[in-house]
Amino acid sequence: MTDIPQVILGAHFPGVNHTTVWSDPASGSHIHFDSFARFAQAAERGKFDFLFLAEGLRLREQGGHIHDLDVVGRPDTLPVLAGLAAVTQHLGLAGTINATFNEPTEVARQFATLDHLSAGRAAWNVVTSSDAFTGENFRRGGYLPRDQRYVRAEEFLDAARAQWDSWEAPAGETAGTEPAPFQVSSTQFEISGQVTFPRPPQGHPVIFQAGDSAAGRDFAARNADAVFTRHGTPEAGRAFYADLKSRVAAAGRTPEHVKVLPGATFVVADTDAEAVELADHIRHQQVSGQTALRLLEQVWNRDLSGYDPDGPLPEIEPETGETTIIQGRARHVDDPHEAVAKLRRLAEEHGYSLRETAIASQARQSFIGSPQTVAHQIIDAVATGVSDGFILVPHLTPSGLDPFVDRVVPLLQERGALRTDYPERATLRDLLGLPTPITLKESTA
Ligand SMILES: Cc1cc2nc3c(=O)[nH]c(=O)nc-3n(C[C@H](O)[C@H](O)[C@H](O)COP(=O)(O)O)c2cc1C
Repeated sequence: MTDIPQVILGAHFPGVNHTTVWSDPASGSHIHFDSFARFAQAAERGKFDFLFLAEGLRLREQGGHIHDLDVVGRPDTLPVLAGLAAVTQHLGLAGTINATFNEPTEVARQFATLDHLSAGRAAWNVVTSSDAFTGENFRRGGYLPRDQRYVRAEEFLDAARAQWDSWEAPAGETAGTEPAPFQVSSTQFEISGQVTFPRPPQGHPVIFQAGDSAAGRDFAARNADAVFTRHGTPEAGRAFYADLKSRVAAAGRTPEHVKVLPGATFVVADTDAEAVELADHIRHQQVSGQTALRLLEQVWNRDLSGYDPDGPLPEIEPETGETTIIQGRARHVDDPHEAVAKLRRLAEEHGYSLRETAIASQARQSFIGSPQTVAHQIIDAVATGVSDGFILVPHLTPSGLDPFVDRVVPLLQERGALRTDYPERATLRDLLGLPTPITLKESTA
């Protein structure tokens, strides 16, 4: 490799999930602020670009019970990020907030505030989650069919932008500092008024998108600065990367201005062999026999509790139609028959049990090895068009980033793939190499 690319690094504070190894004594709270602060400070010590919070608005239920791995819960994203703004100085602060259940005026105000509080470090991951079960927690219930979610999301974002852009700049100045009215008229929103906050330091917070459908990708191509994605192999990553960047070009934007950032796990040890062994142990901690059954129930859409996790995959066919087995955030399975056939091929090829198949099917890129191997794998992935960087998801909170920060980051820095210090007064847009939106209205007064 001759050209060493710059690697973008995000730190994903684990959400409701089966990533965290709860049984490890080092596994700490996902609620107490100390956990968030410690995690964020580790990311900043490692010169990461940003911290990332996912969002779950209702704990998943399966067979009428809350998922045993989710019971720790999830506090609200924006107050957590506001707290983190006070205990970090450079790190970007990215929060997932959905456009289906919220209202643009509130969200625009909250992100503008976060951007001001943090001197230009805010990012908003615009998601569209619309399942009716989650919606029951909200005023309007689980409204919005799948095909209308991105229509609302785009109009929502347009309404937020109209508010961020609404204050006017005095003649000759570049910052909107004079209150001025705004008006939004779209199929979902009829809003007019005047906002109480000046233009955010970044113009607009960095916009993330996460959602893999064609509609989701096109929404990202038109609107996002970065895409949070998920893939299992470098080949799948490259295919996504090429597809997304071509959609960005087709939308008339510059492909380099939309960063593709897959989630990735990592396991670092002294040698490659030790890391492989440790990774195997961690995977078995993450996916117990019970968890394996839960995961496969989501694909089969059937109660599989009578099956032996150490036995073969169920021979019955999946139940098609409405997903009834799991309620709350779940991976959408487009074609259950194809998904089951794929799992059967995987099991057959490797002689896997049900549990081992569930473990192997968890689609997420993993970097496993010595610090040298992991640093090389990451640089190689970015150099060969898998992504522009990664959002790392450790299996322990809050200490899980430490092995990466202490052992891999210095090697990335040595090879010129990662900054050794933050530039003075850099916004998150500056760190990511993104342009600041220029939509200034000049004062007519
Ligand atoms: C990598 C990734 C991360 C996501 N994170 C969240 C999240 O934290 N909260 C949420 O409500 N939805 C999340 N989503 C779900 C998306 O917002 C979206 O609702 C879902 O993927 C369906 O959209 P689609 O039809 O475009 O795939 C995530 C999706 C992906 C691919």
